[in-house]
Order: sequence, then structure tokens, then C-alpha cells
Amino acid sequence: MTSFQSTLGEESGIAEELAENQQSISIAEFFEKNKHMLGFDSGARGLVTAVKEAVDNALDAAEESGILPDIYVEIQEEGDYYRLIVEDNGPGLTKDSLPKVFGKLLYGSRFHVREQNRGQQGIGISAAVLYSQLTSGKPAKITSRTQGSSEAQYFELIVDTDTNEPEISVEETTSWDRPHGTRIELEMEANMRARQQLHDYIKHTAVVNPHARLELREPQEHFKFERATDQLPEETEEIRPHPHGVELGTVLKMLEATDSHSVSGFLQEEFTRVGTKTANSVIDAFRDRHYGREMRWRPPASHESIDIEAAATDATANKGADATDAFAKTIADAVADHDRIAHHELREIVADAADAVETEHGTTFGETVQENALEAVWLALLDGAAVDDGAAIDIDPESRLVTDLYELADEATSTRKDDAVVRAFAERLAGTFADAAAEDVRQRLTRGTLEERVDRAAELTEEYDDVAFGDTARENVVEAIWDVMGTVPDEPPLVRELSDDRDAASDLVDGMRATDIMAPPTRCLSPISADLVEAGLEKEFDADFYASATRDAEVHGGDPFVVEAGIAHGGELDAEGSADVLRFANRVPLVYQRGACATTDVVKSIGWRNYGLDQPGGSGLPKGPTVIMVHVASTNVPFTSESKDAVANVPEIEDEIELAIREAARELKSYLNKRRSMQQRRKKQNVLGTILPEMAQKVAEVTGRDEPDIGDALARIMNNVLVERRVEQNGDGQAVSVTVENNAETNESLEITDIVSAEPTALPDDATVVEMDGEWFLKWEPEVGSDDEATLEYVVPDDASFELDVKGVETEKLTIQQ
Ligand SMILES: Nc1ncnc2c1ncn2[C@@H]1O[C@H](COP(=O)(O)OP(=O)(O)OP(=O)(O)O)[C@@H](O)[C@H]1O
Repeated sequence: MTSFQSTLGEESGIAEELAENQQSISIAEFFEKNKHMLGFDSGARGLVTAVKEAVDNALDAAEESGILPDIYVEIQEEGDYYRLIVEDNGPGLTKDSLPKVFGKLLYGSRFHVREQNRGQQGIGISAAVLYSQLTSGKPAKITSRTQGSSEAQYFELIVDTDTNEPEISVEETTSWDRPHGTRIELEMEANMRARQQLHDYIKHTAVVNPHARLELREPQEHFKFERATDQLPEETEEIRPHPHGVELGTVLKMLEATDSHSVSGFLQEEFTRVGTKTANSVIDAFRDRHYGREMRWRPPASHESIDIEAAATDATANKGADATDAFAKTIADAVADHDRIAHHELREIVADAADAVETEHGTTFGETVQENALEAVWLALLDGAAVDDGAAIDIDPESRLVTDLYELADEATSTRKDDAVVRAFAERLAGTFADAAAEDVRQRLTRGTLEERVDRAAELTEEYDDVAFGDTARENVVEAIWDVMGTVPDEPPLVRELSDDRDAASDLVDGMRATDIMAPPTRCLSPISADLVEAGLEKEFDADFYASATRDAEVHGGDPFVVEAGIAHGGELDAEGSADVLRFANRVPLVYQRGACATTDVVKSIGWRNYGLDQPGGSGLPKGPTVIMVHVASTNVPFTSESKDAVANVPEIEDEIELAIREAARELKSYLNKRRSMQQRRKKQNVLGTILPEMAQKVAEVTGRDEPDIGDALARIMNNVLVERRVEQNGDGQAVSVTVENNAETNESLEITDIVSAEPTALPDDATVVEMDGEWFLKWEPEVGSDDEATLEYVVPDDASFELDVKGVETEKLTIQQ
């Protein structure tokens, strides 16, 4: 039968014909066709993206040079087009680099830098130029003046999409009143339908960049955000990658490029947070994966018939009785000193014994003698579970291998497992060790092989003993045995060997991931800080409650990152509809693709009812007057696309987002709980406030006495803190006493200010007084335990008037009587 493919082959020249159509595509040409990937999919969005690219660059450049950013954005309507002008006071660009920055895609200073920046790929601003030339046919007009130069450079240019190189139409020097900075002018087909997004971007940029001055003038509105602080964010420093999460391909490239010869040197030179000790741990983890571990058996106990000394003696010939005895005894003693022993450890013991005896008796115990002793003692330890002729012997159910494995398995499996079953399992497992000893007497095995052996023994046990030996039991047994096994001392391959050996390099990457390594330094990151997150929210949103959290740095793909979260609730926030989620990455507000962002996914996945918010159906965005803010700061934020609108679903980042939000949400929960209990308290107080006076009146009528003091009674019933002033006339004027009666169950710290219209005297030591404009502010800060009271006494002239101000106790828990 003739296949379709074989007939194809007969038609010579098709491949050649097809090949003629193949040609390379310039990156500029590619993005010209795929503008949407860079966020230029419509006129409305294109304008916002262009503003974002220019402003992000301006902020990056100014901060990098230690300049407080001053950025002016103007959008002018120009017939069918819009003109965008962005001016900054940054360091400016040199004559040589300027055309490439604006006229060449994938040209930038940040791509290879492990440091937190807004810009990452070197595409942003040249893509805006590309979009502008494509839609308006006009070149970009750039003015830039570098610090210290007397003139500015002026360029008009476009991106040549065939070559991805700048095409300059005008190049001249000019004067500019800014001492340094850059001015970009782009014309483009656009509209202002995304006005809200534009405003949000500028407004939110101001929130997370309080050190920047921002001004936006657009056809309808004009607003300025003044600097809230003169403090630049702490300068970031470039760092090397962190060993956690670096991918194999990257490590292979690094292995090729490094100057180090040893793995240890490579790890310490090329990664952050790796010193000798950590490098050794990584190498051990590599050894475990690459070479496997060696099984360590228990040495014989005194009651066992195995005689290590005799085994060593029998294996040693022609060395004289005394030296042989000493050799065998030294080995036996050292073996007995070990809790468990692996083949390589025994080899060392034998070599040490040979050295010691040689020093003492002058007899040389050479390599062959040592090998013989090693083999004999090891076989004795294995209790004969190894072979002479290539075939394993049957395992004796009473043998030490079985007993040893039985003890480990018994400890690791649930107590419900029948003893006989565990023993049968151990016997089968010991069988696999004995079988393997035929091939490798050292009994080296990887964790994977160990898992296979345990699986095999467990399956046989299930089959023959008709019992379940499930996954958890198997995993526990593997864990217990792997735990007692020993890492081998083999030297790891050299860097040049590793770079040619994908599997070995992969074992190294796994080892790096498995090793506990200190979190990366955060000096390469510039989080906003919990305080400023809260301050930013307070500035922007009029709420009743604010909370924030900044997590410690974690790593993804070798890049460190920090997640911060903030929550604002209540007050003037919109009570209708869902909570607002504000997303930021490297201090840049993310405006589009909310639904595709890991941040939104995490917010939706949290059970907000647990935190006191309304969440219909128990999932999705919570409802009500809430703003949730999340900031991901990283040396490499993983965005879902080049347009940098949404954070990708990287599990490590999602986990941290969740933890940060939950941290802030816990504060929200306790605030809401407290508010609820205060509301209940207020309700109860209101009811009592109506009932008590009526009761007091009745009591007075019935008993014929004065009405009882309601304030005191109310404070006691409500477990309130009562602050009461009493004034008595005495010879010198008025004697004043302010008493705090704490009926609450908690200790209270109060801040009491009594504002008096005449100078108070006879004050106790713990009160202070300050005069201001004819009023005396008497301050007293008592700590009053539950069910306790404290009193302040002083004297004032006759005609004085007073006003009490009490802080430190919620209004609902406070009763003031004056
Ligand atoms: N206003 C500016 N002042 C000084 N340097 C600038 C300015 N704008 C851009 N640059 C320089 O030009 C480079 C390229 O900018 P571009 O916007 O193309 O990419 P990026 O910001 O590095 O990354 P991304 O593509 O992620 O935005 C920047 O890395 C920076 O070095």
C-alpha cells in the first residue's frame, strides 16, 4: 500500500518550494501585527498604555538617579488625533542611546538586571512610538537634556519595522528650560473612552509613589498630585538569583558561563544566599538524588551471635596474631559505637583501623587486606544476605535485615496493622535488599528505587496476606528508611561535566530546591511598607477602618518577591456592589485584565464570611464597602503578557498574596467583631437609658427617698468605665476629685484631660498641667485594673469651670459624670 507520505516524498522540490517562503520576521514587524499583546488593542486603551509606559519609565529613571520625580502628562485633542506629551525631570538620555530607546523594540537597561524596576523588557516606550506612527503616520518627537549639559537634544524618529532600528528624520540641538529630563510627544489615533482608567492609573500611581509629583492635563480635566514625602524609596541593589525556583535551562546556561570549576564554587559565586555550608547542603541533596543513599544497618547487639571481630580476623591473613587481633578489635569497637552503619562508613572504619594498627604495630594493612576485611564484616552485618555466586540467597525470616526493617516499618505504620502482616512485609522488603545486594553490595539506592521496593513488598503483602497496605503506610515506610540511610561521600562532578549532563544538572536543580536556604535579601526590592500602604489608602479612600500587611520575601523562578496587602472598609466607601480590588506590581497600578489576574483569583478564593464580610454563595468577590489592595514587588514580576496588565498564576506568588490578604483581613475581622459587640452594647445601653430613669423615679416615689444615681448604676450594669468628677467647697476654694471606676473585665489605660478655667493647685505627682490661653490643661494617665478605681484630687479657686476629656476607652464602654 502506498502511503500519503511516501507519495509526497516522490514529488521532489516541494520542500524547496516551501522553504522559499520561509523568512525571518523582525520583532517590530511582529508587534506591529500584534499590538494587542502590548496593550495597544484600541484607541482608548492605546492612550492609557502609552501614558503608563512613559510615566513608568520616568519614575524608574528619576528614582534610579536619586531624583524626586516630577512628571507632567498632557493630552491634547488634535483633530482626529490625540497628542500625548509626557515630561519628566529624570537624568535624561544621551544622544547615542536616545534613538534606540525610542526607535528599537527590545532595547532597554532592565532586562538583565535582578532589581525591582517598573520596566522589564525594553519594549514599552518603543511600542508606544510604533503605535503612534502606525495610527497617525507622524514621528515621535523627543527632547532630552542630560544633567550638567547646557543644551538639549531633539529628535524626530520612527521605528523601522523591517529592521527594528530607529529611523531618524530630525536630529538637532535645542534649548530647554528644564535642567535635565526627557519630553516625549506622540500623536495617535485615540479617544478618551478610557478616561476613568486613565484617571485611576494616575491617581493610584500617586497613592503608591508618595514621593512623586504628578500632573495630568487632559481635554476635560486637570489635576495635580503633590508630593506627600521627600523621601525617595530606598535604593535597590542588583542581586544574583536565588537557588530556589531557578529553572533547569537557566542553570545549564549559568553552568556554561561560570568561571568556577567546582559545584561548590559555582553555587557560591553565582547565587545569592549560598556560603560554604549551604553549598555543602545543596551538594548533599544532589548526591542523594544523583548517587542515591546507602542503607545503614544496625550493628549487632551483644545478645546476637554475629561476631564482627571474628569475621575481620578470619578475613585477615599473614599479619601476625597481635596486629590482626588489634585490627579486628578496633573494627569491632568502632562498629559497635555506631548507631547504624553504611558501607562507606565501614570502609572508613576499616581504613582507620589499618592506620591505627600500622602506627602501633608497624604492620602494613594494605588495600587488599582492607577490602577483604570490609567484605567479610559487611557480609556479617548483612547476616549472609548477599551472595558469592551472583544469585541471592533466600532470606531468613529471623535474619537481622528483616528485624531491622520490621522495626522501622512497625514504627512508621499505624498501630492497627497486624504484627504478622508488618513482619511479612518486612521479610519481602528485606528480600529486595538481599536481591539487590547481589548487584551492589553497598546497597545504594535512590529514593525512587526505595519507593519501588516498598511498593513491590506492599503489593505482595496485599496480594498474599489480603490486607490493605495503602499509600500513606507506604510513604511513611519510605520516609522512615530514607531517613536512616546515609548520604554518600562521592565527589560531585565538575562544572564542565555537569553542563554537558542534563540529568545530573537536573539533580542539582532538584537539590537546590530541596535545600533550606535563607530567604533572598530584600535590598533588591522596594516594597511600599505596611505603614505607607495604610497611609496611601487613607489618603485615597474615606473609610472607617484600614489595615495592611507586608510579607517577608519569598522566591519564584530564582527571583525574590514581596507581597503587600491593604484593606479599607466602611465609611464613605461604596456599600453597593462588590469590593474594589486595587492591583499593583512594582508600584505600578494594573488597570486592565482584572479577571485574568492571580490577585483577583486569590481574593475570590478566600472565604470572606470568615472575616465578617458578605459573600453570596461563599465565594467570589465580597460585597459591601471594602477596598482590597495588593502589591506584588519583584525583580521579575511574572505577567500574563507583555502588556503587563495581570500577574500570572504562579503558585508561590498566589500563596503569598493569600497570606498577606488574610493577615490584613484578620484585623478587619476583629474590628468588625468589636464593632458588632459595640453596636449591641449601644442598643442595650439605649434600652437601659430609657428604663432606668423610669425605675429610679418609681423607686423614689415608693420609698420616699431621693432618686438613685442612674449614671453609676448604668456603668455597673454595662460593665463600663465610669469617670466621675465631684466638687466640694472648702475654705481655700473648691476641692475636686476625679474618680475612675473600672467595672470592665479588662485593665484600662486612660488619658484624662480636665480643662480648667483657673489654675489648679495641690496636684499629685502623676498629673501634669499646661496653661494655654487662660485655660489649664490638667493631664492624668491612670492605669486602672478590672474592678479597681483610681482618684485624682486637686484644688481650684471658687469660680473655676471644668471640662473632662477622656481617651483610651471606646465611647460605648465609657460613662462620664461631671
Ligand atoms: N524617560 C526616560 N528617562 C531616562 N531613561 C529612559 C526613559 N524612558 C526610557 N528610558 C530607558 O530606556 C529603556 C527602554 O525603555 P522601555 O520603556 O522601552 O523598556 P523598559 O522600561 O526597560 O521595559 P518595559 O518594556 O517592561 O517597559 C529603559 O530601560 C531605560 O533605560
